[in-house]
Amino acid sequence: MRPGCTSLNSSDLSCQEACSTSQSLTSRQSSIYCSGKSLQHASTPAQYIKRRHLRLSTRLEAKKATTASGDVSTIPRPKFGSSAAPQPVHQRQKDEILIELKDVHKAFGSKKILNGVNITIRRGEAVGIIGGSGTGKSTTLRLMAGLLAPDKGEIQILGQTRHGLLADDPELAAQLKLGMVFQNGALFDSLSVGENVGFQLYEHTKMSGPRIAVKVAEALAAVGLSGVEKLLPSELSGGMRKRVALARAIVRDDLHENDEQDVTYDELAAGLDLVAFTVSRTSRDHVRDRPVCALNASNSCMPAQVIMYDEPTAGLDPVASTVVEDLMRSMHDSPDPSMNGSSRRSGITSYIVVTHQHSTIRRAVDRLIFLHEGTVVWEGSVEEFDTCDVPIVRQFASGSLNGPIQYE
Ligand SMILES: Nc1ncnc2c1ncn2[C@@H]1O[C@H](COP(=O)(O)OP(=O)(O)OP(=O)(O)O)[C@@H](O)[C@H]1O
Repeated sequence: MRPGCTSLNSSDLSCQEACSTSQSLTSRQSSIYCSGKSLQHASTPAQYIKRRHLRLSTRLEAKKATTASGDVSTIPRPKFGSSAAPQPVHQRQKDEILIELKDVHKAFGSKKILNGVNITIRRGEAVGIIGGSGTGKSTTLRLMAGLLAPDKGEIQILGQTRHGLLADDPELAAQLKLGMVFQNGALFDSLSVGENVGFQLYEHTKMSGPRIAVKVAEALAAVGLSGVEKLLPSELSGGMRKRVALARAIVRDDLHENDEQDVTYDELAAGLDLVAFTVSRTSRDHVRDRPVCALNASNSCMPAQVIMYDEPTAGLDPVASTVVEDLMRSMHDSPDPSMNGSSRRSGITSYIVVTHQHSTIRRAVDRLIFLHEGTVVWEGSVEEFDTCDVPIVRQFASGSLNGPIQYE
């Protein structure tokens, strides 16, 4: 998967309209443009990102200055109303289908990549997508995320058909938050590690600068990278960049723990690897009326969230891989009986990971989907992966040169 863009969607209607006028853009470019107001003024993605970086740096400086003096009133801060009464709990079915691909086909030019893929992602699942190189795993992830549209077939989100890109369907986007961790971390090169990790807190919360610094330090410590706040991404190894990306995800999660769900993420954010959008006030109110809502511990109605990881442990040493795999697990919600059927507070209900790493398959995944030559050729649990006698699975598991997977 390509690095860079991250904004899967925006619930901002003006943004949607502007996006729909960007006909000449690729889907990836469109989604970059969808992530902020600058889209009307930038004629290329590069220009947009450059301006975005400039704007971000200015805002970060302003935030630091104002929080130092105790004045945060100048920071633009979209906010939901806080007076909404808790909504009734709708018990989610354990086997609720969050995402479904039905007979999905995708080609790039004359090159057919997917030839009728059927995949179902249910609430609570940790799903791995495996298969040979170039077989369409990242493409499948991008289709599920709504960064690509299928040529043929259907993609359903919470039982409703998504037409085109996710950015074209704000109502659906409001009901299922999707995040994506790209292969290379996609950090802002012009921002320090600390600013990258704290980006969302600087941009979307009322936290003071010193408080954010503490949160950033905690997140970096959790991924084994204490003390690197002042470094630039270019000064990090590939593995460190991945861990910084994970640290940023943890900081984001921390927003919920601090009961700051009144924050919107609609401008989140070109260049970020973990893409999360929450909903505008309107669409959030809309979501509240629907049975897809659950009650979390703070009595707020939160849509389900699915995170998609594209090879999160590629290139990492075994210990760093374990750190990342355990982080993925620990950020994943599991149903908590003491919370009336709802889940723990991170809000991440399911995740999907494209991986070649056996350690990741065993440590971070429950169910595997095997793609080969554009279709799903096998599905099963990790235990079945180890014991089944399907030739392609055995070849993949053993790394043998003999079998259905052939490289010329
Ligand atoms: N935007 C694109 N334009 C043209 N071809 C593309 C595009 N994206 C992917 N491809 C092609 O589609 C095929 C599948 O790519 P994809 O990244 O989905 O494979 P993959 O299974 O994730 O591979 P790997 O395991 O090597 O990362 C490749 O041949 C790739 O070159």
